[in-house]
Amino acid sequence: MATTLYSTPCRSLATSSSSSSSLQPCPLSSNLAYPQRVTFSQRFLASKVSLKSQPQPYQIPVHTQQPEGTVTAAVTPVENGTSHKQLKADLLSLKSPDESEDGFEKDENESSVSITVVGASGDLAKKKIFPALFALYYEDCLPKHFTIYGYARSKMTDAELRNMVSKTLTCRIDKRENCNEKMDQFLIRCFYHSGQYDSQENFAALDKKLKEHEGGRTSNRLFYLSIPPNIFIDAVKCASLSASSGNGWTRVIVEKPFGRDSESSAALTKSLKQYLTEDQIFRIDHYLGKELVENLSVLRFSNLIFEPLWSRQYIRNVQLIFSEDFGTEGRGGYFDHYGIIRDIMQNHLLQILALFAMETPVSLDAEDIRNEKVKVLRSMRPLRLEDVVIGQYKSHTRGGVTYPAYVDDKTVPSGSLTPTFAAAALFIDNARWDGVPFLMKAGKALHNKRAEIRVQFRHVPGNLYNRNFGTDLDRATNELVIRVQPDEAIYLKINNKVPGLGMKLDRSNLNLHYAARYSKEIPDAYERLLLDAIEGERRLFIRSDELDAAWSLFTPVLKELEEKKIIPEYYPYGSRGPVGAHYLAARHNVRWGDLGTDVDH
Ligand SMILES: NC(=O)C1=CN([C@@H]2O[C@H](COP(=O)(O)OP(=O)(O)OC[C@H]3O[C@@H](n4cnc5c(N)ncnc54)[C@H](OP(=O)(O)O)[C@@H]3O)[C@@H](O)[C@H]2O)C=CC1
Ligand SMILES: O=C1O[C@H](COP(=O)(O)O)[C@@H](O)[C@H](O)[C@H]1O
Repeated sequence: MATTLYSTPCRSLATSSSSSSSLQPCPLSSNLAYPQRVTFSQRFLASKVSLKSQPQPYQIPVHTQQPEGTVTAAVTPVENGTSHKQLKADLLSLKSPDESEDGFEKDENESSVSITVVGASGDLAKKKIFPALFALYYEDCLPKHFTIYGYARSKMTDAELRNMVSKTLTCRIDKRENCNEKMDQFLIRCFYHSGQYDSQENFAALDKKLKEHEGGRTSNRLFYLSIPPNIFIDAVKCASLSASSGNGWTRVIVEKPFGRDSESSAALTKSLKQYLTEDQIFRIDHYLGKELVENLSVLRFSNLIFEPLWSRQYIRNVQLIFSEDFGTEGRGGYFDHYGIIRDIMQNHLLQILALFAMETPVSLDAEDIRNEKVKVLRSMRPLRLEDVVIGQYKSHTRGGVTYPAYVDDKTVPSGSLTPTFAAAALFIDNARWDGVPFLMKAGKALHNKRAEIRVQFRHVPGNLYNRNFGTDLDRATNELVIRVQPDEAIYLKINNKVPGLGMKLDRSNLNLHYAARYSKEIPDAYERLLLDAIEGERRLFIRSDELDAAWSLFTPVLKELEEKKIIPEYYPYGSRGPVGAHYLAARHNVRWGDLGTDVDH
């Protein structure tokens, strides 16, 4: 049968154009019409052919691995009695002469990349990692020879993993043309291997499977540790000793939390370095992959109008605000061990601060940027207890609905004092930022979901129009808002004359609203970061000295909060958070910018 399959008229088919008009049926004893080269993808799809349903026409997408891309061929079981079982068996047995065992064409000169999601059965893998990988595939950003492996203890077959991935996959691509077809093509590159995280033997079995897919090509391997932190080291040890690449690169993406204070973070780094070099470790902070965070440097360093203003001379304060309109919801077990300061401030908000405040790097090279970030972090004063306010959400009934308290979460120990809200004032003791408060505010179960950077500028000295603003001169200062999410935007609040004969001023926005300006969707942060890790770009990943500096700022206050058992200020679920945050800001002569003075937002 195989010789009939690869008959000449059909061979030209798969390697030529992807237009359906060029598809020609190739006669086969079982009356199938199919393309010349039946690849692995078809064999996987053939496994779907055994659908319990009645015979019907199938569209089988064929990833030819040719530069021309993808062709689609109709495979139609017809009335001649071919059973589904036979059809499946026929398709599964097909193999092109120049295919390797996994069905991909052999090309010894090219390298392959495998991405192993360790903890593939978990929440993050389903919510973020697989969707991001699919989006990258859809956008043709993944290398030609790639394989994705899910690894976890749960028992699953490849088909079950694929099913899980396709069911949970919701991402920006969903509404795009050909999404389903691309999804099918993507899924056939996804496999599953069940194993323990501390078993070298299980990782060695994975290694064997990876080698089969690599088909003799140079193998590059990326492991994404999407597992709880207490098993990071076991998994790194086993992956590096039993499944790292022999002839290409091996990289490991490590998810936060990177420890819970300076000591545990240093211990984690030390253990990781027993098995990996710093260059192999990609510590992910997904906020660095967000579009507007990446744009911060562009805004600052490529617009003459901003950089000269970027200092204590013109900037009165900077605010970094994160809020979520939902509670810990199921992640209370993890959260209670960390709290909002470790979950959001010490990493996401501090990383943004470092990018915002760093000096101009020598170049856009990862090391140059990270050098500047470390300098800023090391110029900062460790956070003092008096400059922190903590809160915890309590139950609240609104519109007949009762929203739970943090401690109502079954995974949270009763009487927990873990903060779900915090506000803090931080200072950078260097020439550029001396005396400028950097205020952070982060909370769960608040009134909205938002992440933004607010830059409040100083008053105009001797402002000719002061009297037009009445007594509230604060309202007259300029404010630059970088809204990271949702509904990405950058807007500058300016004072403007209201058109008309009188002299009335108002506050208006010069507004760059992304949805209005750009038709392209914004990629998810995980897409950018995964692609960077595959490409070896480290700019958006955290270096170990950055991490040390970050922990040095927060460790003393975290210890004090815990040792002194400071009671958080309770705020109702869905509110704007504890009033203490306003007093803290007022002590530093700051008014939070997110309190409703924005126009059109
Ligand atoms: N979920 C999220 O939104 C975010 C998560 N993170 C981080 O990403 C990582 C993964 O998060 P998430 O997916 O939520 O984690 P999960 O709790 O869902 O764990 C992932 C997988 O790890 C295995 N696992 C869980 N607990 C244990 C255990 N005690 N011992 C051994 N294996 C275990 C399970 O797989 P199996 O039983 O099949 O082996 C599970 O499916 C964590 O480090 C987390 O802090 C970071 C940011 C956001
Ligand atoms: O790292 C984390 O981030 C999420 C918020 O991420 P976002 O991209 O949805 O803004 C947060 O919910 C979670 O607690 C934290 O661990």
